Amino acid sequence: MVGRANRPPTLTSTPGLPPTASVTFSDDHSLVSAVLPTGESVSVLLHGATVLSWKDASGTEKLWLSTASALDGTKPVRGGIPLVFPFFGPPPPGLSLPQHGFARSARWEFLGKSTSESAGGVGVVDLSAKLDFGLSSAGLDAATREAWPFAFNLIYTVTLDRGSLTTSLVVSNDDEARPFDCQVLMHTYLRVADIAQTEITGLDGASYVDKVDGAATKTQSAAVTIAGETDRVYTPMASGAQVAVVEGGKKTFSVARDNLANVVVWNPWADKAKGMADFEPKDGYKNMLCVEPGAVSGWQTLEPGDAFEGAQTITYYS
Ligand SMILES: O=P(O)(O)OC[C@H]1O[C@@H](O)[C@H](O)[C@@H](O)[C@@H]1O
Repeated sequence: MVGRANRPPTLTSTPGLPPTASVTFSDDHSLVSAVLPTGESVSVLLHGATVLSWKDASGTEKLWLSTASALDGTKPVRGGIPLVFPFFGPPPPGLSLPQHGFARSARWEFLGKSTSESAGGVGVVDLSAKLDFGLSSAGLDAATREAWPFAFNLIYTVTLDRGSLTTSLVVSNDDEARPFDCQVLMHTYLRVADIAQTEITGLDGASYVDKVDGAATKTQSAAVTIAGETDRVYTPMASGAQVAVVEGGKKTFSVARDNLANVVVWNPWADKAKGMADFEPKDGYKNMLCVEPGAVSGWQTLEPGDAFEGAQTITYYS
């Protein structure tokens, strides 16, 4: 069973905002959404606990989502923020499970919502919305449980603040006797205006594995630009600058990581996009950039009773 996280009581009015200002939540048993009084919104599909949409106060979408993506759980979502667990990439030898594991296609449970307030500036109080989702071994289908027979519990929290989105995953080993190894990753598809004018800063000096060059290990110098199929697993230096997306010379996103040592940078480019049935429009690769915080270059070994927590906060600048 998944547990309910402790959370502050839901507030319906906040000093600094009109007495009627409150977060609007909706849940149709497939999609859970929250809208802040200031207009920012987030929507999460229970299939995969996939964040499908994140909009700013003016209604501008911050995430890329394929128009051909399956949203009924038959395939992982192509866009938004799919969650990768318990492994990244193809399954380890002997494991009969799909690429990137089962978390992004399993149906999660919506555990609850809450509202909290934070100081937004002198005399201003902002509201933020928190959505909690859970998935445990008991929630998997029989074939998946057989393929990965560990008692685990995942709690995924999506927090919408004015100007930022935080996604946080806690993995616990609820098995009484056996440890398990796992990897986690948040496969964020950021929406960009023009990939040719986009670069990623904050990775200068970081080593990376270049998956489109025979998994060669390289060192990044200067900003990352994308001019063809790109698939890299970066290990940013602990002392490095924060990872940011810069479009036309202007910072549009920053991506802060908590306890996630890697950043995968992926863009399929034209040919690979053509080969993916669920990737539409075919030239959509020009408007997306995956910047994926994760813990994937090694394995997290969780002993019975142990937990691992990792999070990302994406901030946008307009
Ligand atoms: O097609 P999928 O399974 O969603 O994966 C998309 C991409 O996800 C990235 O994270 C991987 O590094 C790529 O190798 C992979 O192609």
